Amino acid sequence: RNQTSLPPGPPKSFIVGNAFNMPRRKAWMIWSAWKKTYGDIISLSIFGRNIIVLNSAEVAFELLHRRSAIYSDRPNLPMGGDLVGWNRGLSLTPYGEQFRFRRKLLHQVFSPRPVVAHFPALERNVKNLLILRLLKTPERFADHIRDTAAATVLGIAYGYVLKDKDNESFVQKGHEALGQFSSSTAPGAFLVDIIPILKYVPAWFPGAEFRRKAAIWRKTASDAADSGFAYTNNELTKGTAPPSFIREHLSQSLTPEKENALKWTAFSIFGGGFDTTSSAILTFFLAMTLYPEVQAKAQAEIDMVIGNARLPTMADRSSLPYVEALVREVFRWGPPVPGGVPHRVMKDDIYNGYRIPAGSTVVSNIWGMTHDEQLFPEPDKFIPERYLEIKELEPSKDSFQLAFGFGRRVCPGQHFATASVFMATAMTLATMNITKASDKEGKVIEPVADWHPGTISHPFPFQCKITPRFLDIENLVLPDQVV
Ligand code: HEM
Repeated sequence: RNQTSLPPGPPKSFIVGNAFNMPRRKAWMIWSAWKKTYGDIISLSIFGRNIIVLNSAEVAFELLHRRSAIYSDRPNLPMGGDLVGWNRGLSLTPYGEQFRFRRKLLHQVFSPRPVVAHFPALERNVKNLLILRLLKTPERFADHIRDTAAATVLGIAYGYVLKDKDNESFVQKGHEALGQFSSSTAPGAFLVDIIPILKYVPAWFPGAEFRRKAAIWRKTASDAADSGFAYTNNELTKGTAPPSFIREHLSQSLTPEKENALKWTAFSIFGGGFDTTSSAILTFFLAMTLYPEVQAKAQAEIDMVIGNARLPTMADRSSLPYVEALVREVFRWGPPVPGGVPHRVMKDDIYNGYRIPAGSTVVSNIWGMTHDEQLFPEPDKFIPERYLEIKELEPSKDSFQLAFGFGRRVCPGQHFATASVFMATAMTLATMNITKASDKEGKVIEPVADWHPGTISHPFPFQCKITPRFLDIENLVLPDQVV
């Protein structure tokens, strides 16, 4: 093999390279199919721009983690970053001073020790917004999951307490903006990401639909970030602001640039934590609908360890190994960010004799890693037992180490995210049975295990039947706060 050759990949055409065989939808599945032909590291080229696809955990840990000093930048994304303006948020901020400032702010809240301070609010939100609402309107389970995930991160970022009518405002706006984030940053979804010069096409130009879309999406994102920041500022002025990320860090001495960074970092808490967490909790509900025997085992564990006189809390986590394994399997089976978030390598590098040129976009096929048949036999099946027997999990088998990305850009909210999904899982299993729904004729509706193609990928809408496990469940779930 030539020392200086790029990693293998599909044949490249003259000038355009792979522009026309770049997958435009669920790219991670195509990358996985290519793995059989080209291996763990693949190169693509689009009009001279190199894209390196990391198709195994081993390569991702080596490059993005061990060599993180040069693999932690973000590529410029013409559609999602420049036009829609998501490069104002942390997830697309280039590696450098701004990046470090924002990560430091988040570290103070979300690293393993300080994050524990948010567990009581998490327990309260799961009880009040998920379990109590499931008792009243179980058919709206997807809305309740969404509100629970939103409430927790909105509380941390802005000190905001979610109310019922919020579906109209904060949550709705954020939800809309995040859906647009997913669509605008999905690998290969917009031609302008493949041919960046197209971003200069004026919006009125025939065929420039993406420019018009970008202008609308940009406004949604700005409104969502501004309204959260304005809310806390207003509460601070009134002297009624509860503790929050913004309250903690806002001060007169902040330069306008740092204040702007604070605003967008707060929105990154909401943006990073809301849609991803609701995706994972929805995946849990889907898995329980399809795998009743798993549900029964997890409920038996909860009944044995906790009984049914109280609800599970975060303090029970280490005593519930089957539930913990189930949560790990949720992140493996339906990783919420299946195609990762692209990194950019800042210096020329060599891996395994292959050349990785400076400036290449480096994408990690997280879905491919968590569906690697060698590591996870029958990867499409939901089998928590995979995680039960193993005492020391190798990183490449640990979905908690794969689903949150790699190196210096690893998800800063990972500990809080797994705690949130654990809490929702344990409380739901303790109180509810999830089964398949039936149609009007009494025919069972079989849900399909399939996920949306965006950057943040949710299960497609599905139906299930949710019923309380005990007659006196309401006494167990008494609201401790009016929501
Ligand atoms: C189920 C839950 C979650 C999943 C699966 C998830 C996954 C990810 C992934 C894959 C990345 C990209 C890492 C990389 O570039 O290699 C990321 C980045 C990020 N996540 Fe999460 N995340 C979740 C929850 C959260 C929460 C609760 C927060 C709240 C702080 C958060 C905030 C962020 C931010 C700000 C980034 C960008 C980091 C950077 O670019 O430096 N995420 N997340």
